[in-house]
Amino acid sequence: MRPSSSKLTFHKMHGLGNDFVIVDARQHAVTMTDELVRALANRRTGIGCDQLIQLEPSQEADFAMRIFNADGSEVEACGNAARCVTQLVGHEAQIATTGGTISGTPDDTGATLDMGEPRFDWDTIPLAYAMDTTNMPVRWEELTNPIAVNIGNPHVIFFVEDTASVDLARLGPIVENDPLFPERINVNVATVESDGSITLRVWERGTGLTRACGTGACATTVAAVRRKLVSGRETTVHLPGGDLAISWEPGQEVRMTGPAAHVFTGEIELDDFL
Ligand SMILES: N[C@@H](CCC[C@H](N)C(=O)O)C(=O)O
Repeated sequence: MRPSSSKLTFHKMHGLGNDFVIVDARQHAVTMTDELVRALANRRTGIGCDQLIQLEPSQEADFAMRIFNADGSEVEACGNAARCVTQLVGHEAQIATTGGTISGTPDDTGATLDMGEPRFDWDTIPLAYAMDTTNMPVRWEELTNPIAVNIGNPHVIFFVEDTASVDLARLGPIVENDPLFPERINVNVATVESDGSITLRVWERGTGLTRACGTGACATTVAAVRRKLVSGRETTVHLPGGDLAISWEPGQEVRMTGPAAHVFTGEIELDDFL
């Protein structure tokens, strides 16, 4: 199926270097296909991005945000993109995603989001079979004993001595595609520092290594609270692209504050990409 118009206006934005092509289809319908997403996301021949984001009308929220990874897969949540679209619309907004509704409040440099409550049951991650998701009895080489959290989308978190020493480009895709994870998974390696902050690197499902992952920072903070490694009241998460402030206490929504930057607005001729 082809998009209904041959010209496509888009916004290029990023949150801590996790970059997006954002298509505002609230007024004019656009049919996005996995083939078109892959073409637009391609950094050599397309516009280039980690995720393509499409805004659409919604019955139950101010608008809906659809999220496509660079490999064309449609997924449920994206924290950095939710900050970007909150900045783009410029007002408080309820954003419907297939992973739940996110509340966004813009500020001078980015946005604060209420990301909803995390889920921990094995079938809500989802895993292929039942196990304790707080101390998973599994390993992939030196990556052992992870914890799984679903914060709209699925994450597995490994607490390690030194995130820089993990060959995440090699191990990330092995874990992501393990049959234990029927919907694949985002792979986080994290270290809790002596001051209570968290250093984090993420291999994103359907995209690969990114400069930052907002849902990864939320899921990792939740995991650290559940393991009693941090209090979670206000945790700074250091990602390769910069810092996010995350807070969570059991029974509450996860809150994230961080920057969002508009790079440019552009227009393409879709026939050039199909
Ligand atoms: N970059 C995002 C997450 C994007 C989706 C993820 N790759 C998935 O497949 O769930 C973020 O900032 O949260």
